[in-house]
Amino acid sequence: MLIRNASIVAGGRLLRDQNIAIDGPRISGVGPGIADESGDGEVIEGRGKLAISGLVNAHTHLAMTLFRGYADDMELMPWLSEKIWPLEAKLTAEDIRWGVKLGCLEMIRSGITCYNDMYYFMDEAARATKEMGLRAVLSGVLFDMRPDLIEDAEPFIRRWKNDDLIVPAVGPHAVYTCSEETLSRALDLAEKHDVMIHIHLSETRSEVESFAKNRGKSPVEYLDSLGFLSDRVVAAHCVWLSPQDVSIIADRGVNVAHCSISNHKLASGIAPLDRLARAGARICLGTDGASSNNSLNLFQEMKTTAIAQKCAHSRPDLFAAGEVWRMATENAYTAFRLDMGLRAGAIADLSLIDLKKPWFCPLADDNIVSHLVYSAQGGVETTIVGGRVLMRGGVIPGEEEILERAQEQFNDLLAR
Ligand SMILES: C[C@H]1O[C@@H](n2cnc3c(O)ncnc32)[C@H](O)[C@@H]1O
Ligand SMILES: [Zn+2]
Repeated sequence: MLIRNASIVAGGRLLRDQNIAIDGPRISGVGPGIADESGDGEVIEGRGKLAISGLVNAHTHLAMTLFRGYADDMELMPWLSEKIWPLEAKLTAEDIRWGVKLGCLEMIRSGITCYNDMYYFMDEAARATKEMGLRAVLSGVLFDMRPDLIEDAEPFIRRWKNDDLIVPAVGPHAVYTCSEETLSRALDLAEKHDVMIHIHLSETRSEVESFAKNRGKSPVEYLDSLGFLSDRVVAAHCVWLSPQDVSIIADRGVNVAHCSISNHKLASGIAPLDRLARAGARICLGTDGASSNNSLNLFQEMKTTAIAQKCAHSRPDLFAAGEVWRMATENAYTAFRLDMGLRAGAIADLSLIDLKKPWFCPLADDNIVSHLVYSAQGGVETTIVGGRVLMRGGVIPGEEEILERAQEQFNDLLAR
C-alpha cells in the first residue's frame, strides 16, 4: 500500500510531499518518491492530508460508552457507588460487545489506534476490538468483592498473550478496593507473565487522606512498600501526590495516565503534572470512560491538559504543544512498548487528517503542532492499524449497525 504526497510532522515542522509505503503490518519506507514494495497496488492519495502516527488512549473503560450521559455532575465515590456500580452489576457480554464497538468508532474517528482498558467481560472486549481492528492493552478489573474476576486474571492472560492486536494485562482497580493480598497476587501474575499492571491511583483528596489516616502512608508509599511500582505499571490519575509520592513515581519509572477532562468533570482535582514532569516521570494521556468525560477524544485531552496546567500555575509557558503531543504519542509508545512512529520498520498504525479545515488555517511549516494541540476539532478521515484500513475517506464499514445496536443495548440495560 502507498500513501502518496502526504505531509508529516518531523522535528515539530511540517514536511510536505512525503510517500509512506506500507508492506503488511509494517511501514517499509517514508520519504519523497518512496515506492510501494508490497505489490498490493493500493494507493491512498495524501495530498492535502497530514499523516500522524497513531494516538494512544492510556486509560479508559471503553464499554462505558453505554453509560455516556447516564450520571453526570457527581463526584467520584457517590458516582461509582450510587449510580455506576449498581448498573454495572447488570452488564452482559453483549453490552460490552456493542459498547466497545461504539467506543472503537469514536476512537478511530479521532486518530486513536491503541487504547488501554480495565473493565468487565474482557474476552468479549478483545473480540469486539479485533473485529474493529484497533490495538489494545486489556485487563479484567480486579476487586476484592469479585473473587471470580481475580480467578480469571491468569487464564485471560494465557488466552490472549500471543495475539497480534490484543495485549493482556492485569487490572487491580485501586488500593481502596483491593486488599494487599489481591495487589500482591496481581503483581505476581504480572511479573510471571511479563505483562503490565493498570491501576487507579491517588485520584481524589478524600481517597488519599482516608487511606493515609488508616494506613499511616499515602497510596503511593503503600504500593511502593509492596514492591508494586515499576515501569510495568500504568497509574491512572495521580492527582493528589505529595512531593515524596512524585519522587517515588518518577524513580520507579511508573507510567502516569493523566486524565485531565475526567479529573475536571468529577472535580477530582488538577494533577501536579509540572512536578511530575520535572521529576522525570513519563506522562501519557487517557480519556477515562465516556461516563466521566464524556468523549473519547485525545485532541480534547491535549488541549485541556495544556491550558489547565498553564492556568493552575499562572505559567502560560508550561506544557508547550510539542510536550503535550508527545504525551499522546511517543511517551505512550514507550510506556506500552509499541514500535510506533512514521519510519521504516514501525508498525503501520497511523491516521490521515484533512488539512483543508478552518482550524488548520493559516498553515505554516512551524505551526502544525500548535494547531494539532490547541485548535484541531476533527478531520481525521483515514485510520490504519497494522496495515489494515479501518476508516477510509471518513467511512467506517458497519458504523450504522453499531450505532443502532449500541442504542438497543443501552435501552435494554436501563430496562433491566
Ligand atoms: C473498571 C471499574 O472502574 C470504574 N471506574 C470508572 N471510572 C473510574 C474512575 O475515574 N476512578 C475509579 N474507578 C473508575 C468502572 O466503573 C468499573 O467499575
Ligand atoms: Zn478509570
